[in-house]
Amino acid sequence: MTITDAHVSTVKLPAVGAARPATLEARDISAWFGDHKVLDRVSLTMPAQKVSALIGPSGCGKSTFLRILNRMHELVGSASLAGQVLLDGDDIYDRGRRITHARREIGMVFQKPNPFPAMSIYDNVLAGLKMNGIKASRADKDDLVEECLTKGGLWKEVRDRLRQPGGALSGGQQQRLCIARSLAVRPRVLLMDEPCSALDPTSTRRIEQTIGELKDEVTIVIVTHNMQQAQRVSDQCAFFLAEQGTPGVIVEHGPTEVMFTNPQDSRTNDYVNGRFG
Ligand SMILES: Nc1ncnc2c1ncn2[C@@H]1O[C@H](COP(=O)(O)OP(=O)(O)OP(=O)(O)O)[C@@H](O)[C@H]1O
Repeated sequence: MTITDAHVSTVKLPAVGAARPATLEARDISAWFGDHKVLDRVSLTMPAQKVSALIGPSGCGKSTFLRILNRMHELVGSASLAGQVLLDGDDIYDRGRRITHARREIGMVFQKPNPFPAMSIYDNVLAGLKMNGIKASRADKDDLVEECLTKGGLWKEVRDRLRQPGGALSGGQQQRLCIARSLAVRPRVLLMDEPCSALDPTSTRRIEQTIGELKDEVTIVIVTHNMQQAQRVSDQCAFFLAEQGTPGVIVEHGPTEVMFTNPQDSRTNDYVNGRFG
């Protein structure tokens, strides 16, 4: 985001319950870094109020696909793409649409927790408001901080130390703080790129519980290498594969239970049963 983008508009904070989870639909997405094609005509519908897991071996394009879903791919100088990403039917890449709008409606949580370490827990939660030019009263901010930390599963642990720095929290708590921060702008979709890979098993289960609690209000798309996690948290799975230097494609997608118990493609079967990747 540029300074100009951040200050062109002043937006009011949407009321509690105002954000509706949206269906995200990727149509024929291809992606390149320079002349290296890494995705080839990938299409996937990620329904509202569901958790969609993107699985597949390293390097098959899952993170690239995820970053295309909220226009982060274009931050890389050599990156290009083709295709459409529809948020409840509206293409986020339409010329008239601002990049900041897409990123506000479609939030992202990264592999490594990235709170602002010196900023207080309270201000960390509200950081996205300032960046998006969203105005709120002090009372609304207090309510929002409590609401988002509660949804992130962190409120009870930090309610008495909201002025302490975000960097003083444990890794798992920092990741839940990042989830709370992304929720504060009331996104309609939340993208999560291996959100538990840097966390211990207890913190991982806590985040998984949070994902389950959130899905009624925000559509979730998660990249994970952990097959048990995909089974525990997702409603549908998409299996990505890039064979022998070819660009990544979706081999198969469907309800998680079917993908793990009765996949149609033998490569899916091999992957979910740990035979490669
Ligand atoms: N910034 C970049 N510049 C150039 N090539 C990139 C860049 N990011 C990713 N790639 C390439 O794009 C391809 C897909 O990478 P991507 O990270 O999307 O795969 P992935 O399935 O998410 O992998 P992993 O599971 O290891 O995170 C790889 O060949 C990778 O080397």
